[in-house]
Amino acid sequence: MFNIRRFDIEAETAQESSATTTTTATTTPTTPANNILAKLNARLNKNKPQHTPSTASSDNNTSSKDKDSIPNKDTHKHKKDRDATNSKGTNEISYKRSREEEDARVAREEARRNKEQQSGKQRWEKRAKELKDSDLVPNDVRLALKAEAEAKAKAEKEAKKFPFGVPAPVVVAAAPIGGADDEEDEDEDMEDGDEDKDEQDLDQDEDEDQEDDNKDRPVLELDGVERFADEAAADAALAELAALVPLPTFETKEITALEKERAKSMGIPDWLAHPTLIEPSEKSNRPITEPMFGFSDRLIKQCKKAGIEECFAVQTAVIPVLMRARHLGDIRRAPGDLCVSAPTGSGKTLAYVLPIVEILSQRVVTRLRALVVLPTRDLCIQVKETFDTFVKGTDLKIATSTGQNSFAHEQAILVGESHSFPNSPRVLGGHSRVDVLITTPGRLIDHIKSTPNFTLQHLRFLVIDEADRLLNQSFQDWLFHILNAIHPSPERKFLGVDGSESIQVKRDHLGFPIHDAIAPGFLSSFFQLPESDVEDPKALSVQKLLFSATLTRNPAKIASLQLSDPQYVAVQEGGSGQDGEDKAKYTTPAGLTEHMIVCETSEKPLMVLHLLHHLKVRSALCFTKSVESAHRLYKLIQLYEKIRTTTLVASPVAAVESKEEGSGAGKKADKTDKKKKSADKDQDISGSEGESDESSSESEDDDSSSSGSDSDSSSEEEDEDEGESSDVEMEQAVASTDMDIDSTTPTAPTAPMDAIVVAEFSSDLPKSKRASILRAFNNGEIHLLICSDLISRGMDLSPVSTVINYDSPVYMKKYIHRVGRTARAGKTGTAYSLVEMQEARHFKEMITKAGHWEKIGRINVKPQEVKDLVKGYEKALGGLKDVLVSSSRAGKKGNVRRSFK
Ligand SMILES: Nc1ncnc2c1ncn2[C@@H]1O[C@H](COP(=O)(O)OP(=O)(O)OP(=O)(O)O)[C@@H](O)[C@H]1O
Repeated sequence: MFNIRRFDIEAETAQESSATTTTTATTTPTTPANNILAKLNARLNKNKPQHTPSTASSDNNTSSKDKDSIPNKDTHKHKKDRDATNSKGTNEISYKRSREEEDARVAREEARRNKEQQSGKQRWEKRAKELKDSDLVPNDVRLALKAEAEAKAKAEKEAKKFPFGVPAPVVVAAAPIGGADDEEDEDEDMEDGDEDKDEQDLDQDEDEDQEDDNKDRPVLELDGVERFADEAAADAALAELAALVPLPTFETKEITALEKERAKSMGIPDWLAHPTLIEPSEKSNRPITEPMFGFSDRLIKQCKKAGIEECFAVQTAVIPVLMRARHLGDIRRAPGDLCVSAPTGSGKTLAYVLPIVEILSQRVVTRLRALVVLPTRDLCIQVKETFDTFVKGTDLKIATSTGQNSFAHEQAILVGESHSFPNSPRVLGGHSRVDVLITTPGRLIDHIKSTPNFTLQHLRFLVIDEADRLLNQSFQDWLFHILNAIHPSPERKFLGVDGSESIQVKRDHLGFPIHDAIAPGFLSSFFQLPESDVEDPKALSVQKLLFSATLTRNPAKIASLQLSDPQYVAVQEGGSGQDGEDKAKYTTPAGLTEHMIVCETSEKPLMVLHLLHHLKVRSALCFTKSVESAHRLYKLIQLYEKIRTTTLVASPVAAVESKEEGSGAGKKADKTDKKKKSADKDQDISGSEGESDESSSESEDDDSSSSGSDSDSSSEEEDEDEGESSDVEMEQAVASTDMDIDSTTPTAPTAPMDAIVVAEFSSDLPKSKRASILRAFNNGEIHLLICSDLISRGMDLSPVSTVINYDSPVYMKKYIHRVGRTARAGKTGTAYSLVEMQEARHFKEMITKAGHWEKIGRINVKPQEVKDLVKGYEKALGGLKDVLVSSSRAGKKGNVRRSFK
């Protein structure tokens, strides 16, 4: 309706315009409609966007207004002649003139726009559009742009609705248009004409006021264009904002009503129920050189050297957020904490290592500014190696504290010898010889409690990797102690001038306490600070970063971390599982192929042999449910391989048969075994060198938790967490001694060409041995590594192509972490789960509950497929008992192998 009206109005406006713009005294029609239209026209001119980016354009506008105002004056001046000029011919002339006038106005407008194009405003708009079109707009900028676009769209809509800027077109519609000929109309016309003039005068006054104001505004010449200085400054500020490196934006998970209800009933906080989601695909990768990462040339160089060209999805999401707050401390507001859940092998370690290295590399004085807490010492060593790669070229110092070395040795590394004696006077700001400490919780607590001058007050980053794993541990109240140590003590120990402090403090020669830069947040613990209106003026600068592939959503556990302004980032495939949650929790790597083999318990070793000999599985990790189980399987496979290879016959069947025939074969095997033992012994001794300083050792075993495997399949996450609680190394003081050498050494040195090289790995191994086995596996010297769950989490063993769940895990989390040792960093890999008949139902339920069932293929191994392996296997089984007894004796002698659970 308005469109039709608009058309009429336009035509009439043209007429009126022609009537009012002509300078001849003969052509102005004076109908009531024309008067109304004249009024509208005036308003239109008033409501036209009057952007005046430069004096020049402002002049243009002014002159345009002047011109527009002349006809109106004329209209008034020649008002008496209007009746006479209401002829068709005259109207045509005035219409033509009006068009010319309009064309001139459009040309002026065009010229003004061209000038504007040169201006900073135009550049900002262009940049804003570019940003808007890219998906790299920070949320605040995006919101601003959105608001701006909405306002613009609304204005345009309004303009369409009311083309003359009149908010009530009804007035126009209601007005009689043309042909009014009675006296009353004439009077109205006269009155309208007066009103019209008044309004024109008012507009003119406003314009003049504006011009007066503008006179006082300083003008600058920028890029050859004159601009008001304040406008130029505003545009420059906008341009600066646009130049800020934008953060990537990601989808935020839309929470369904069901999920909301569920989260609420479970007490899950909003931020945890509402993660920022990132697709775990290559699309989310970004080149490391992108400005949003803010990496220095040095770091980029190190990354490239390490073969890292792009940041993976989790890194793309996390690094810019961390790099945004590049300060080292002494800030008023701590940066928000971050919880990150991303699949195994997706690159979580670099997501914190790279920004920590980059940010800390600005530091001048060495202080302990980053603490990385991990559940096992093998993981600590692995993460240290990663830090070491990227700190090259800086003087940052990285250390581990895992109990690998003596406590005194670690103290000396952390605070220096002079600060580590029990009676060393305290330096209030503490002392540190390292910038980054990577540690297990038990050992950390020991240092917090017993190392003088060890302090966490300068901490900038607290990383809790494998967070859900660690949060299951209440050992020594480790979290409580850490949180206490990063906050100023509630019992203030003010240092009075009279030295009445309760702690022994290092003092200078004048008797003043040496504080060596107490962290701002801790000052109030030691000194009576002046009263301040500002509450807590110096906030702590520590940022807590939690990482896991299966991050807990247990509200109590999350609450125990005392997170501040937290954000939850989740790398996961889109959507939720049937129950709205579990699928999101358990995303497996895209390149992972999963199978299950249902078999009898007694057939499981045979299935392993089938995978090795028929499916040619190599570079495999085989997880068992306990240290004992790992050891037994290791011995069995080793024996099988010995029987097979000592016959020097390639085929396993032929090997077994020929061994059965030849009575001397067993002796021959024994001889070979002895030779191998001697070679293994040499290897072990050399591997142990340099470790004589050990005073403590891990005591906690690696798995064993799942022994209660008949637990309820509907167990909640909490149960699941509890069920996995024992592979965190807590560094209790337990003596480490020699080992059963034979049982820990891969068969590589004496194995014939086609032998399967098998080794075992568990917490029963001495530390040096663990490292050498991992090295050998990484070098491809071990084909099958039979292990406990000690390395089921976090360990990044690059060559793992296959994971075998020899004992299928009872909990989904454990399954996810185990199978996640393969298909890492975008590679492919295969997982086989050997599921006993009686476990099949539970296994299926567990996998189905996690929305994962359709991903698992079922393999039926027929008896004839393993027929060629049976005889050798039975033979090996026959000899196993003796081997286990002798290895157990050797273990007892060495006082290391624990009694099996
Ligand atoms: N941007 C990258 N480019 C190439 N390789 C990468 C990149 N980021 C990480 N990697 C490699 O991917 C592998 C897995 O990374 P990482 O160990 O950090 O995974 P994760 O997510 O911590 O896994 P898990 O949950 O098992 O601990 C490592 O070998 C690492 O070097």
